[in-house]
Amino acid sequence: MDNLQLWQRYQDWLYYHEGLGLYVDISRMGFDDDFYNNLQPKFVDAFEAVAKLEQGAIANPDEKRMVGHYWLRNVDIAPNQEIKKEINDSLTKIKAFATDIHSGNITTPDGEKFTDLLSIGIGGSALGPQFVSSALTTTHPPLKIHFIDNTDPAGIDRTLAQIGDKLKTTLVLVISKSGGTPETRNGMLEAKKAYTDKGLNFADYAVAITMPDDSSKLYKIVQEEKWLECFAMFDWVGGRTSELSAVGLLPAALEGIDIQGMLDGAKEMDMATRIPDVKKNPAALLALGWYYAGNGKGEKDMVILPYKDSLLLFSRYLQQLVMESLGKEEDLDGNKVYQGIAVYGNKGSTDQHAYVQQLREGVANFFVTFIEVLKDRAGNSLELEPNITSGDYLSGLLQGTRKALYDNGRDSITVTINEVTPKMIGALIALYERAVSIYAYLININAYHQPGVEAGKKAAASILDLQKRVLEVVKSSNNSLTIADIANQVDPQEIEAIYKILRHLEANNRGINIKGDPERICSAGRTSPSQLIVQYHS
Ligand SMILES: O=P(O)(O)OC[C@H]1O[C@H](O)[C@H](O)[C@@H](O)[C@@H]1O
Repeated sequence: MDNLQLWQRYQDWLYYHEGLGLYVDISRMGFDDDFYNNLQPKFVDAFEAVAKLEQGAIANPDEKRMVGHYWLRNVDIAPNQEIKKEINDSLTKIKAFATDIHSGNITTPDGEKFTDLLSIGIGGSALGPQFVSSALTTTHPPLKIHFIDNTDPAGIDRTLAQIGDKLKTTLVLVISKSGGTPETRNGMLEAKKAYTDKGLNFADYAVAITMPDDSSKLYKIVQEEKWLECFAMFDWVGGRTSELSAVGLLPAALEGIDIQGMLDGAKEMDMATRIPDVKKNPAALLALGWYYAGNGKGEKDMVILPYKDSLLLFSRYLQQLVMESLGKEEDLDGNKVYQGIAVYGNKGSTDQHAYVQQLREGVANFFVTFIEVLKDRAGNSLELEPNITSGDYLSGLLQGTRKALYDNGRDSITVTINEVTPKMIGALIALYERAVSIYAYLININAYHQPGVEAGKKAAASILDLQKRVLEVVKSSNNSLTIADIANQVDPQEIEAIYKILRHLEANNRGINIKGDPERICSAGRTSPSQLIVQYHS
């Protein structure tokens, strides 16, 4: 197509939402009218399924759960009075708590105002708060947020070191829907020790967000230790769609972010993405583009390129939302389908100086989504050369990359917003939540469970169990043992895992010494690694 034909295609397919000032352009995805028409029946079914989901159908059949994140921003569509009340009460409580913390109505036991916030959580209990914080926090927020989102001891130390002397004025949020995620528990216990070491009573600083029932171990701890406060997470909100529940709203409110703005933006987007007409529905347009790009089988990766530093974490946030929702072995009828769409990305134009070379010329296994922000900055910009500012460069680089990719047969979508505001962040989150929902129905999979995640968790738990047994054997033996001896006593089939456990313990002063030449383990023909000698010292 020449430039004028492309301009026509652009106009034919451009979606614009007036209230939000948001554009979705799928004109640079190479589908034709036949493709679009052939997909219509699938869209009709998908719109119907999405409508039922919103009305409270069991949209997650495996876990027999309703899927209600849309109700969070429009309580009027919640399926019953009890849920409506839960949502309203939660929002009122969040706003009041944030106001009390900011005003000093709630203080540390010493009467000081809280200055910092330590958020402990992982997956859906971290990615949304991290994305929103990096997108919207001002330079001087009322509380400065820090994150522990892993069980990496060095990472925990680094976060606690950054907080330093301010620990005594740091509020802690422990976020876990299930209340049983080991990484989050570990972060909590490490943080608790840091408080205790400074003579501070952790419970006076600790706030939880979890399901308020017996299924949550965290909830039990909160009650036993009498934590400062506990906010409810609902059974019908999944982790990766929880940003607009207490999980995302509480940290954002504490950081001084306009959470009502986020909710309003999401509500407005939900209205737009409820329209059962692909061309009038921005989420359906995204789903159409994804389906075309990957043949409905995820054959192409989604590269998310926001041309705005504050949106850097959007791709990481979408990675969980898209991949945990769509990456499924079976479809809803039990057929093996191995679905998914891989998501990665960072930001433009930075990535142009890294991997865009491959996008332009290398393996064509992706499509790009450009996120464009029209407004460059709050004030006016310096002209770096006649009539040209830094923002003009950024904008020109986006257009240039879009064109260079198109010229070489690489497809792209462009989502354009006017400014990064709470309302637009809420709208973007809602846009992608719905696009995932619609696309999942197009390909007939359950977007709301994550059975695959369990396998790794179970395997990790059995390694920790193995470690306990290995240490029992090593500690109770008076003699040096070879790795083979230990494996024979614990589980001969697990000799490789046992070797790795011992090597890790040795590196961390845990009383283990391994004698022998570690190089031998990878050099065929030399002494077997199973003959390495293990000694224990207390
Ligand atoms: O909030 P939590 O219950 O601690 O869950 C945190 C995360 O862990 C799990 O592994 C799930 O796969 C994620 O969907 C979830 O967001």
